[in-house]
Amino acid sequence: MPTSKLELTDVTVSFQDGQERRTVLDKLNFTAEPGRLTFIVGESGSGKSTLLSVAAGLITPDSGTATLGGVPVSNDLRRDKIGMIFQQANLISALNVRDQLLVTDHIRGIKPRKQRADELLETVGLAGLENRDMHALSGGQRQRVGIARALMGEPELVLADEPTAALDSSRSRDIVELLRNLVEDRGIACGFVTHDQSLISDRDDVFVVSEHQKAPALA
Ligand SMILES: Nc1ncnc2c1ncn2[C@@H]1O[C@H](COP(=O)(O)OP(=O)(O)OP(=O)(O)O)[C@@H](O)[C@H]1O
Repeated sequence: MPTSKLELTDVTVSFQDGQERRTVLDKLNFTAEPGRLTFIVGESGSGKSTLLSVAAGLITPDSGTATLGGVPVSNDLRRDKIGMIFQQANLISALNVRDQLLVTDHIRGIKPRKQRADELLETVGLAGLENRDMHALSGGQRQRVGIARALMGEPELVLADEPTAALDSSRSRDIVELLRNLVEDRGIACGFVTHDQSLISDRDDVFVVSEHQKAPALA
């Protein structure tokens, strides 16, 4: 079972804003422990999605480091060890439910693992819907496909960017509980951006991104 911790250390990210450079993350320190949901909250524009992008290796910070189990995040690490879940499940409309999962095996250059795909679909409550077209699924069912797809590569880290934003509150809670149980059972670290603090339980960790965060020593 994986037990890798995600650690962002002294991460600074700035973007060009007209003539100026604007600092979005300022010496940010962040940890997501294996086997727990770590909710990332904060005002709109505070840098939550930027934090996730650094954790995924999609943005290289101006300074500071992002590591998973002590290994710097990179494109290879993302492909092999990180699963991503998005607000709109980012599924391919031409593919049926099972093929949404198998396409990730193609991307990894390995033989499609139909049995693993079907087991994961059963785990997320979609047994019997393997051959269904995407347009015939509800929003909650699509997010379950997104979760199953994120688990295809046996990730050590799952990064979720507001995956329940388009769902009603009861479906949102169901999806979060599903993900919580999966990360606990499998020892996966999980960073989960949300605006909805009612999703957070006492089994979870919470990290607040504020506009002026600093390294603890400087705070
Ligand atoms: N590629 C980019 N180029 C320039 N500015 C950017 C870029 N990405 C993000 N920003 C700016 O960085 C700030 C933080 O954006 P980010 O999307 O991380 O915030 P957020 O907390 O996720 O916001 P929201 O809750 O509204 O989704 C915003 O002011 C945004 O405009």
